[in-house]
Amino acid sequence: MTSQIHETAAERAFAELDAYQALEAKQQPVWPDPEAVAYSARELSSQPPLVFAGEADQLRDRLASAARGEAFLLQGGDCAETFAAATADRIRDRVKTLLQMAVVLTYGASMPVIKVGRMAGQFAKPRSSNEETREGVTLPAYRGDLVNGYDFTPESRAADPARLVQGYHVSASTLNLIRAFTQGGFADLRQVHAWNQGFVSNPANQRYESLAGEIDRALRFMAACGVDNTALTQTEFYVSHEALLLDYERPLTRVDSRTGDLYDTSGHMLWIGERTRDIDGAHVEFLSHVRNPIGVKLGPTATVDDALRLIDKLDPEREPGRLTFITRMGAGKIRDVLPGLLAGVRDAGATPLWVTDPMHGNGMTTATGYKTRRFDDVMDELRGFFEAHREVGTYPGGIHIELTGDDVTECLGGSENIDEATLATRYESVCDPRLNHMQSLELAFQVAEELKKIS
Ligand SMILES: O=C[C@H](O)[C@H](O)COP(=O)(O)O
Ligand SMILES: C=C(OP(=O)(O)O)C(=O)O
Ligand SMILES: [Mn+2]
Repeated sequence: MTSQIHETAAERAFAELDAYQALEAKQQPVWPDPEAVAYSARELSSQPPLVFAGEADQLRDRLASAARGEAFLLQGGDCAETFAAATADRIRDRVKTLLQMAVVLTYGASMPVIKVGRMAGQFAKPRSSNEETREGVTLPAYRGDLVNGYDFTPESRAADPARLVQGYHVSASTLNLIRAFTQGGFADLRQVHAWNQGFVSNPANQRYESLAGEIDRALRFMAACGVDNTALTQTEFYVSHEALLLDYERPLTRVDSRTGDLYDTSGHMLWIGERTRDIDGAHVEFLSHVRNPIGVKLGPTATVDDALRLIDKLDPEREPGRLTFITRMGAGKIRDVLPGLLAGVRDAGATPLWVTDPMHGNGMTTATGYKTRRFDDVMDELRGFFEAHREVGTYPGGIHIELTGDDVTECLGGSENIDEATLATRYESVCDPRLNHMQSLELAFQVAEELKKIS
């Protein structure tokens, strides 16, 4: 009898969720064989959740404190993860980079830093064009490893629904390693020096070393005073991705047995991209029905009205930590556009978490065809973000960055002074250019300076 009632409630919840199927879903692949998509969906539905509802709730609580100005969000990782790069070393180096950045920020701001990877599911990409042409040959654009392959051949570029299931398994093994690293002693703050090992020595590294030395001394001081440091042996680390591919997100959406609510168990936090945030579109409808913390990217054309309608749809209860706006305006526009948006939302009585993505508004393509960004533009947008919040009196609650722990040459500038000619030496991104390890640390030091001005 009880299970009968429960089943009905679950069915009702899924029926409400499935309202998205009648709406336009932008940026979806054209799958050649609908039967094969249905097969993958059944396969995904039968797999265990990747994350648990309680973890998503905990992240929502943490984000609520960031929205109140009591914590800071560090969200980062690849533009597009790939199955091939989901190796122990590459995952470890990205986690180490985020841990190092978090230490720099925590120490600078004297406040908790919430660590969220663009990891374990960041496999689907929206594209400006459905096709790519190279030397007269036109093929479908690469849409992320969850859809097709990066190699420029007809076979590789065909959308293959078996990739949905493969993506789940790669996410599971990535998340397993992240959990091992962050809970099994590797993220112990007493390892603060060890996280720097293995990276090429450079000025940002050296600056980090001296900060790590200060932290070490502080920890030894605390231990000598008899303070129990065991809380420092583990760290909370969450995973997030753009919830773009609804054929992946829907089968991983489950009923929380504690509450009967729906959670998208593919990641702790999911975000909606700039290209799919239409208020009447499928993505907004879908995510309005799951309880995870949700992000929405807002580009330079976003109006106060857009933001308020998104709040009403995605966060009608105005629950702290539920909604994060990730602004990506471009260095040249942020100072003009962001203050009005912040003020309009504040005046409507809403308090979302405001985060800056200083990457996506600053893209450019070199004459030789490399997608890149100038480190100086990224830093300029970051400063503009802090300025806008200072002007309006709202809280700049976090950063969202495309980065890698590898020593790649994808973004111009930084103190290594990567120039256009150097881009070719180690350009590995399959989508957007990422900050390398050193540029990521440099950025963290500069954000810490901005945060010091607030605290
Ligand atoms: O990551 C973001 C988008 O997928 C990317 O910026 C789109 O790039 P494109 O203009 O090369 O398609
Ligand atoms: C596609 C992305 O960003 P946006 O939606 O802001 O363009 C991204 O974060 O990789
Ligand atoms: Mn990107």
